[in-house]
Amino acid sequence: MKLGGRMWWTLLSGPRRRRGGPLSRAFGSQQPHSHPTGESSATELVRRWTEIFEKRGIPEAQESSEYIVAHVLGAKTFQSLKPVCRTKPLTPQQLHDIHELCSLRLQRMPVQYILGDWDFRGLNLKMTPPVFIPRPETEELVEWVLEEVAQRPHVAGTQGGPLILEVGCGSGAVSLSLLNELPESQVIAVDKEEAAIRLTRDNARRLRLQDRIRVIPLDVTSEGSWTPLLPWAPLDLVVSNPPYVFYQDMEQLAPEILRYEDPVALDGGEEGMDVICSILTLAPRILKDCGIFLEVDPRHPELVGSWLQSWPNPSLRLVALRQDLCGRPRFLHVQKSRPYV
Ligand SMILES: C[S@@+](CC[C@H](N)C(=O)[O-])C[C@H]1O[C@@H](n2cnc3c(N)ncnc32)[C@H](O)[C@@H]1O
Repeated sequence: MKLGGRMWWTLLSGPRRRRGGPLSRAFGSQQPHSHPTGESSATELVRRWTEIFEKRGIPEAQESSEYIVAHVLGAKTFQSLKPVCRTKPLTPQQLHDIHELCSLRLQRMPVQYILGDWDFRGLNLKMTPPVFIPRPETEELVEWVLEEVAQRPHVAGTQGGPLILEVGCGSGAVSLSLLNELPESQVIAVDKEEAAIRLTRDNARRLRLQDRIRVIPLDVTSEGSWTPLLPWAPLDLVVSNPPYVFYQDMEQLAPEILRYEDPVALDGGEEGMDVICSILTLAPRILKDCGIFLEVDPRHPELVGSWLQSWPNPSLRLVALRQDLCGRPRFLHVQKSRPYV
């Protein structure tokens, strides 16, 4: 499935059917590069690699081959290539590059890592394994935060815009989109993984948003970890797409995820709540009234509701729930009922 010309590849799409065999079979005799003539066109290469991907059970076979061929030809999408570029013979170098990249796809490397960049809410972000690849549904989480900020003109930090904390910034997709779409805002982005910290900083510099973001290495589940954030309090809101996969569901994830993405970005513990609970426990100390926006598993609204009810500190309420494009309850707004003191 595609959305806006980009691959529609969600975390919760579940296990994918796996055909084909072990990786060693990925380099079979029927590969397009065995054509040494250099006479193959882009269209022909897409057709042949699509066929190979389909035979080997590679998900999104056509999209994968189109993105790779387009990338080697210097375009973002196959559809954006001029007709003449699609039909003229490719050079031996282009054929070689396509073969190399398609071979990575046969090993189930996600297209986003193969290309090295990906778009999120119109921002082009560098992607490097094993940092979590932003998913399309997370664009909806950002949208919700933007709507909320628009409805609360009083939400403003010292610079005139909201001061936002993102927990688990990964590539920086959420933080940088918010900075981009809220020109007065400032963001503190934290992540426990050094690779994520580096990539968020790198993406911030590439997008010239580095002056409004502080990227801090921090494990929100460790004792006293929020102390470095206290000088920033009070913050206007907290946003997070935390690791929320139930531990027992981890092995069901697609090979693309299991082989290439950092399990720390996905594994939320027994009920997927480990990082969620840390956020809910600690955020009230540094938050004003606007609240916490979370992306979660469809089972979490109920679990979070019960957790909040059983929690001795009644200052947080689950005030709203939103569904993703597939109609699953996936986004939570938890609000502070008492003002920051
Ligand atoms: C699902 S990814 C989300 C990344 C990014 N926000 C996005 O939506 O694309 C979760 C992120 O949380 C980070 N993370 C996991 N456990 C953490 C913890 N205890 N403290 C801080 N960050 C954590 C992971 O390293 C990962 O980058």
